[in-house]
Amino acid sequence: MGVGILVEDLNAWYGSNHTLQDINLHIPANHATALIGPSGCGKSTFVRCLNRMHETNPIAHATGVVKMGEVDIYRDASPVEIRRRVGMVFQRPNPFPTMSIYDNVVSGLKLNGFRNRRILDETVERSLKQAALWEEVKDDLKKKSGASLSGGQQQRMCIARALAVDPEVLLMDEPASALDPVSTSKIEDLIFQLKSQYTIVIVTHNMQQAARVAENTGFFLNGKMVEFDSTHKIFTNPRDKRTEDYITGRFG
Ligand SMILES: Nc1ncnc2c1ncn2[C@@H]1O[C@H](COP(=O)(O)OP(=O)(O)OP(=O)(O)O)[C@@H](O)[C@H]1O
Repeated sequence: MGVGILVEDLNAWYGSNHTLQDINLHIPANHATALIGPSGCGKSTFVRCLNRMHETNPIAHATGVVKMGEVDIYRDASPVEIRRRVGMVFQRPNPFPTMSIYDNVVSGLKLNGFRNRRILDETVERSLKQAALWEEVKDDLKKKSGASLSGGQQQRMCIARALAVDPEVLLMDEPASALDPVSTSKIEDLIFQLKSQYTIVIVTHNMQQAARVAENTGFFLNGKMVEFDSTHKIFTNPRDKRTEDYITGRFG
């Protein structure tokens, strides 16, 4: 099941560039939350702070509190533990090119030392079914490389790979922006189904997409979170003039 995420006074830097400033929000469990805002406003940096990827950049650091359920991810857990609990899907599908579809999906499990063939087989089937890819690839699992799939299939395989380690949170950074409309709609259907089991945070430039998949939406601007509310409220009656200007296309 998903867990709620509580963010308190989160600040992040790249060198002296103060990229995120005093972010506070509560992301509810088992919902999809969309993050919108103009390019460079800090959306990706924010999600990278939620799985401690931000700190892998030597010039980057962050301060503040991020709690996943009861766990303070910067104080109570190692980055490796956190990345097992928090799956991430990126803008461009990033399969391991030399691995089969099967090995791509279980790569995280194998890295964690799982070798039991029956469990690996079951995980591959479960994850690919969750990612709505099973029917398309079930006869080629070990024959085809992950990289030989279409872009949309690769992205669903990467979602299966993220789900295979049984995370509680799924971070998606513009997961459909490199895909055609049919693949995009498959990913949106998936988000809709997966949110009953996982807490989903999705960065998107596509406001219709945010409106379709997410119950709540946060609007970022210049490293600050200007407004966070139900998606309906953000898109129909935002409190802040800057949110209104953005969603009506007056800037960004
Ligand atoms: N690896 C990095 N090194 C230095 N600065 C970075 C790095 N990544 C991002 N930044 C800076 O941090 C700020 C926020 O970038 P970020 O990628 O988080 O924004 P974004 O809202 O996700 O943008 P986009 O919608 O274009 O993906 C920008 O000023 C960017 O130049």
